[in-house]
Amino acid sequence: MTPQFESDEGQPVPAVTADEMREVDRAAVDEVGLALLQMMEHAGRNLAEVAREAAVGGQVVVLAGDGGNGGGGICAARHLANGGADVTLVLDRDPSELTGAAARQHRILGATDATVGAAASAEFAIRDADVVVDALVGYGLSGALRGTAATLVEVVEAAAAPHVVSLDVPSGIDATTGEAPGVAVEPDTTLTLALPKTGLATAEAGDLLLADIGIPRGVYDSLDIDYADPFAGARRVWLRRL
Ligand SMILES: NC(=O)C1=CN([C@@H]2O[C@H](COP(=O)(O)OP(=O)(O)OC[C@H]3O[C@@H](n4cnc5c(N)ncnc54)[C@H](O)[C@@H]3O)[C@@H](O)[C@H]2O)[C@H](O)CC1
Ligand SMILES: [K+]
Repeated sequence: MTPQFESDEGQPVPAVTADEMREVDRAAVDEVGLALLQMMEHAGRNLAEVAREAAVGGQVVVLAGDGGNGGGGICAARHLANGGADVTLVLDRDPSELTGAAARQHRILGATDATVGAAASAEFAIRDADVVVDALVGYGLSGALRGTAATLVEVVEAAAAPHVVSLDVPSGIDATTGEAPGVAVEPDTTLTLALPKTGLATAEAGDLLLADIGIPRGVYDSLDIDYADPFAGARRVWLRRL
């Protein structure tokens, strides 16, 4: 595997396709015993910190889908609310349609002061936001963005003001190829998880941050991924495209 990125300390960081990242996630869970919610908590905490730094006390709108990407976004909304931030969650579907980890994150969020807004009336919240967190779809994208997720992305792209932070890959971008089969978010920053995705080398993904989600090196070793920890004890590092 050819490294396509390096950390700001100059350390090469290999990129993975969506299928390779799915394999990393599978091995982390099935072979090593990490729980999805553990990894998601690190993703959400990192994402909340990045959003909070960019918002400097202003309003944050979190857009979330129902997969692993959305679950990370909902988790970030909780950490933002816990820290006293003005945060609104907008789901791309009715909360009753959430399942698995995203449903669990949504249930926990109910114990915070976060506002939960309807997608149909999200336009004003998005226009007024200082920061929009894009956690609609990650490496699970299949074909052109459709439905409410596509509509929300169009609203974000039409809103000039907010700083946009995408989780893992900009929603609408194919994580492997970097191509957008339809509408896609063009974020200021992409916070990608564990390893950068190959598509981030060419996509309009803004500045790239890599977040540590606690995957031990044995997972990468078992998949023959040439991995050297780039974090050196930090939770996030900036990445440069090579
Ligand atoms: N180790 C890690 O990197 C971890 C990553 N996590 C995050 O999980 C996502 C991948 O999760 P997955 O559930 O497999 O897929 P997504 O959330 O990306 O997408 C599924 C979601 O999206 C909808 N969808 C798919 N295509 C379309 C489309 N064309 N139009 C509209 N909607 C679409 C689909 O219906 C599902 O609802 C990864 O990117 C990380 O962010 C984990 O949180 C932790 C471990
Ligand atoms: K995303």
